[in-house]
Amino acid sequence: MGSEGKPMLPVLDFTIEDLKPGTNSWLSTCTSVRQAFEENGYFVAVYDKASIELQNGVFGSMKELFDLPTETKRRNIFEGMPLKGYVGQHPKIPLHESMGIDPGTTLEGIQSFAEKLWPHGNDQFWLLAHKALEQNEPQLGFVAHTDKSFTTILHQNHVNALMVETTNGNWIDVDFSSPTSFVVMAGDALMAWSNDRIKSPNHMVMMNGNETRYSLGLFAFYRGILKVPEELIDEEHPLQYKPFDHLALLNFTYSANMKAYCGV
Ligand SMILES: O=C(O)CCC(=O)C(=O)O
Ligand SMILES: [Fe+2]
Repeated sequence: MGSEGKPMLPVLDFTIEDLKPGTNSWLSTCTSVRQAFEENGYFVAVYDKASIELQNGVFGSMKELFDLPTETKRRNIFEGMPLKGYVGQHPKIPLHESMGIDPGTTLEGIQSFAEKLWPHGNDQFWLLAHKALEQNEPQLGFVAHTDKSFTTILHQNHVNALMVETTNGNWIDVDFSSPTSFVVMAGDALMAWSNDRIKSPNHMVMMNGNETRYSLGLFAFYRGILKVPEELIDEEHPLQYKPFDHLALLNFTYSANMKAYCGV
């Protein structure tokens, strides 16, 4: 792990210009994003438009949320939505707790979530949370896996713990402790849609230290059937996947991979 010195993390800077679709800078950024996905399956995005006040507010609310009694947190039940529900006290990953809000990008979705947890109101809470608890020795926070999303965007407080497996099989620590760093990662659906040109990276959370880590994840899912575009199929890249229902992938056995789900 990192024996040849500090491993290089692919970093893309989104702070330089206001990226308007169709402009030259937007087009060249699209190319960089595609290359980073094709080469690594993930990258660290540097983005400075989320103020420190906003971030302090979000992480403060996440502490408040996870400090609630377990019975209260369990009021956020799964109800068949892809990532909805509370997960915690799982014997295999005792440090892990997460709270899924679905839909998490609409005001109604977040309001209905907040009303369940704070029937008397809480106008501060607004986004999803994902947390690992304190410990003294390196300990698994979340098992190695690939995401079933199309893409995942992660943000965290100052506590690093995310590890990603590189294409040559080394595990590297991902430093995204800066308030302007976000991890963007390909999920299994992007891997299948891209006809294996992009690989969804294996990753896990390894806690080390005694500080609580709060992380936020935005998991993008497509409601409908995804199909490999014709232009991504050629002699070098014969078709690898049949059209597939993205949401139904979530009901497929968790350990199964994309090839088993919809491989040609
Ligand atoms: O907490 C993190 O940074 C990553 C969590 C994760 O991999 C997941 O929820 O799928
Ligand atoms: Fe993940």
